[in-house]
Amino acid sequence: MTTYLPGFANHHASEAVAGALPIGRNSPQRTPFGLYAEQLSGTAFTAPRAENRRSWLYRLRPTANHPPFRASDAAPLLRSAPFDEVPPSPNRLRWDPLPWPEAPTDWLGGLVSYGGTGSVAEQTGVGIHLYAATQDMERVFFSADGELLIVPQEGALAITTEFGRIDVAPLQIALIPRGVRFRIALPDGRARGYVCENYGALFRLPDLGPIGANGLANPRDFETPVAAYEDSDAPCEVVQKFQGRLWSTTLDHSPFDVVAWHGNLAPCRYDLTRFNTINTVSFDHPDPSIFTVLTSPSDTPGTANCDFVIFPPRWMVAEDTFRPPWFHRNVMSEFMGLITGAYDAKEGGGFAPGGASLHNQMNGHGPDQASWEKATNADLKPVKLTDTMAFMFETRHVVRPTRWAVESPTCQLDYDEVWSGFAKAQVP
Ligand SMILES: O=C(O)Cc1cc(O)ccc1O
Ligand SMILES: [Fe+2]
Repeated sequence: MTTYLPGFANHHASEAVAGALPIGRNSPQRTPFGLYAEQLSGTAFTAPRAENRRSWLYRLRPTANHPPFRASDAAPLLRSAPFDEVPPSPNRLRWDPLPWPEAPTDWLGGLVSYGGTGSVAEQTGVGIHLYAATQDMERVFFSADGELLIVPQEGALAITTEFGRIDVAPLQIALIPRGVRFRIALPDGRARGYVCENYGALFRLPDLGPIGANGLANPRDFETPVAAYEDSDAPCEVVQKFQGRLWSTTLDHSPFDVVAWHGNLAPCRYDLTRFNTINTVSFDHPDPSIFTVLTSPSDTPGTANCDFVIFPPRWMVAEDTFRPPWFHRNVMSEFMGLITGAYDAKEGGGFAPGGASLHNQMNGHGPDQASWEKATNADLKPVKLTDTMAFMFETRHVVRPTRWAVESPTCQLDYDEVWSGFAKAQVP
């Protein structure tokens, strides 16, 4: 069982062997046990202190000790920005759950890109991927292009990282910084979920404004693993994603050889059921930004490169209010997934756990007909919305789908129909 250190982006210090961490300096002339000191930077050296993220790792061998990387096809359906395989579509898109692969497939090989935004070269935007995996990873992976927000939908993930071991299951998330190497095993034999590969500014907790000092995702509920290492001289394949392409090399040792580390850049996990959900106690359905777990800002204040937003179980008490999401057209673009249960804007079905939808910039969407009928006629007593967890990656940039996403048989060609049958309003 792993021990975790509490807090979001805290300055932690952890050693798997007593005395492995240098005291009072980062890079002494001789480190304890002859470990190799290495700085891992997640922000520029000169980023303002409040933004600055880096850690110091003390390892059995320097990371630099590796043969050349060669082009790899480790994940045939993984794509990267710029997403220009097909024209970006104004159409509302929705997908059935990602099918399980027929051949044994590990987490990396099971990644399927649905779309994304921005440019890895410019360090803006996101890649949006789903995974369906049936086999433990033997190889090790890292993305040099962005941090990875992993949202399990079915099946637990046991994630070995350079910083220690993270266990997550559906209703939890994992956040793995850019460049951090990891390997995923599947304790349940198979696993499916969603990934936001964030090329932009690191995810952080949103400001709370008038909400005050507490609420939404509370910092202490983010958990970072303590140092743990493998002392293995067996060959180990490492695959990296670099400027959109995969590259592979084989080390003569395990890359999980970090005996101690300290700093504020490290992988972490978060339990979505700990989200302190805040909502109206009077009237009207608030904007979904009230449900933001993490935000990656862009250069324009309040206009995110990507917000990670959840729709958790909650009491619905609003008076004289259409309670589900309203009809809307948004300057931001919305990619949604469903972890469990049903979503209150899609009573008519079709948005299943493991499925996804995309509502791009300025294109109308909202409750389907069944949700609209139900909510318009509901007796507005307090109702607890239970057994549900949807989420959204909301971004200032239009999400450009991949060819796979628009050509896959999972893409629902009749999605528009969910909004086609509304009776015309009668003005006297
Ligand atoms: O489109 C959606 O279902 C996501 C969404 C939810 C909500 O409560 C308000 C706006 C919004 O875009
Ligand atoms: Fe929306």
